[in-house]
Amino acid sequence: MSNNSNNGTSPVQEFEYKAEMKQLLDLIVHSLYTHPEIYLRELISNASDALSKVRFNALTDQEMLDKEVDLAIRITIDPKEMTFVIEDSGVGMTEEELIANLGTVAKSGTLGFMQSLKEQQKQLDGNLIGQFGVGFYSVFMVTEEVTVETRSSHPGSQGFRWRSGGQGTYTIEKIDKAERGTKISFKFKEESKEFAEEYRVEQIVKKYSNFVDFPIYLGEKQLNSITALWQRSKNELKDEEVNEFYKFIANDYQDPLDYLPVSVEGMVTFKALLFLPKEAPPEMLYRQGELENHGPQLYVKKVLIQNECRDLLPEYLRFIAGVVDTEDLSLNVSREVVQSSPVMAKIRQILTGKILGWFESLAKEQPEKFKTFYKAFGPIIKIGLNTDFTNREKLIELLRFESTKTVDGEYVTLKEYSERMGADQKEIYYHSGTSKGQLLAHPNLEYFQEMGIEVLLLSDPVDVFVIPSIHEYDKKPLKSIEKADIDFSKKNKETPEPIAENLLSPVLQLFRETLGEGVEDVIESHRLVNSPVTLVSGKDGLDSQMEKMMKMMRSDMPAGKRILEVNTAHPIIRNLAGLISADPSNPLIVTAMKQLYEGALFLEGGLDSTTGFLSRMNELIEAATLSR
Ligand SMILES: Nc1ncnc2c1ncn2[C@@H]1O[C@H](COP(=O)(O)OP(=O)(O)OP(=O)(O)O)[C@@H](O)[C@H]1O
Repeated sequence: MSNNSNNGTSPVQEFEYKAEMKQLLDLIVHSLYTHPEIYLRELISNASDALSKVRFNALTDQEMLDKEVDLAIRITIDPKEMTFVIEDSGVGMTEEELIANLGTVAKSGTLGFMQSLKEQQKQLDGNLIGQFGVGFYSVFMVTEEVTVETRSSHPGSQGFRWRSGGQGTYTIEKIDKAERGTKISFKFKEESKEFAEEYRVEQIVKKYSNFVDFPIYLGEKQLNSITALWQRSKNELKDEEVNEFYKFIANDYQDPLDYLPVSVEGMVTFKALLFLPKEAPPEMLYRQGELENHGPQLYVKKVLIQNECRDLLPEYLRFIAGVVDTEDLSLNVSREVVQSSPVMAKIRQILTGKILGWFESLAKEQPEKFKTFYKAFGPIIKIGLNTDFTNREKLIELLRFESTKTVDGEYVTLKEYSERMGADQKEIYYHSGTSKGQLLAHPNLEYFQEMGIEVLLLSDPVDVFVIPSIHEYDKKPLKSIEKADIDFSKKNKETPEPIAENLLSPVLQLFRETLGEGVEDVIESHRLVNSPVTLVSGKDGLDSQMEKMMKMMRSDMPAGKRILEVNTAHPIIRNLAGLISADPSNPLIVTAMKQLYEGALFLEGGLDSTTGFLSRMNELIEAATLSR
């Protein structure tokens, strides 16, 4: 930091950007952006945020500077001089705020993320930029030096001028500024001079900022149309306009999948316009707690009170974007009051009902849309089954499953399953694993396939936590086909003659001795058709997929013991019985038994090391290829 003199009146202080900031600026200016025009969107968005804050603070702050000043954004351009000025009457910044906001990167991890984008040679287009909290710096795409003059709305505040060429340093000096707010000015680079043309500014504002809540003037002309779309009735809404509005508020580049206007009068009065995005942002699915920070915007009598209001929707619905505007809260509510207000609780309850009804009617009337929605957000709404007990029944009806009877891309509901299952089937069966393909190959399915009994195939990782908790549907218990206590007594066709008891029991006994503590028991199977052995869980044991998921969360969790079931009609088992009666000490027997067990483990992804498995396999191949 060094001090220069400024005509002898007030010192100009020079500051260095933090190292991280320098790299970031370099990335922004030199490689990442494809649409320099978005600098204008970012500046307008900052001005609009600053105005929203002022409007909000004005509700309680009697001392605020320039209370009567119009809330507006004013742009001035000079095409000949290639200059640009944008001015707002927002909250402005104190000196500390200037340093904190325009000298550092707000969000941690931003730089790393941007660098990785660069390494992947991805371009940071306008759709991504808003998410990084670096919007202001996009201005360095179109200019070489920026001047920010600002004065905070706090009473007794002082004006400051911030200036930077985006090259590692910036300066700050005190100035006289008559009114609160911020004025940003610069001269365009030669290659960006188009942005000093009136038609271009107008075009960009219409494209990105049409729904900004404050008037945007270019000279005398207002460029945007401020309309509270959510105040209109359904038949006054045009899809095109609504879609544009969605993109604006949700920062999405795609149209929404669907939207729902809501108007409620009675115990509480509110209007809402809600949107289903087409896709779930990946972080929403995989980062725990991400949903917590989302929510629609809360307005009170058309004044924005909170941007991502968490209290309007239960967590499992917070992927829904939109606006809720009520008259039943006072304008000067604090965040704490919003949170605990009975009005909010009522709004949340009504909205949740409306939204679930919306999903239900999508499912009935627009099944393709519903499918897209379910694919994107199914894993999220399932969380509701364990958290929203009031709406559990409705959520259960929304569930969709792949099954042994659905073709790829089609799904079955519990209702359909229950209606089409045979009269003598008493239980609803499911099988959980990592993919439909892997599930279909599992020996535990053999009996069900042979008997034509439908089995739900659960491959969404969330399923093991929520589906078993349903317990029953339409009085029919839901049951994992891995359980040992399933009735397999019905058979379709003549089963091969089982091996005699005196031959079978030594086989089972030797299996038990060989596998020892590794299994809970070894028993004769009634479910297998083509495979020699399979693993199942005891009556009270965990489903294997469930166990795997729990282990991922708690590595010290002891592995539950499984039961090995043996298909006594299978040639391998018969051969083993023969070998045992000829010579029980033949080493091939133990090798084969271990191999069968580990093969079954392998199939369900439970084999931790393949070393023994492979060396045994070679041993067996060697024995099989021995010339006789
Ligand atoms: N016109 C303005 N009036 C008051 N404060 C401003 C103004 N412009 C920027 N700021 C302050 O500077 C900060 C940094 O702005 P920047 O655009 O870089 O990021 P952001 O607005 O926080 O995030 P994003 O770009 O994602 O909206 C803002 O958060 C705000 O506090």
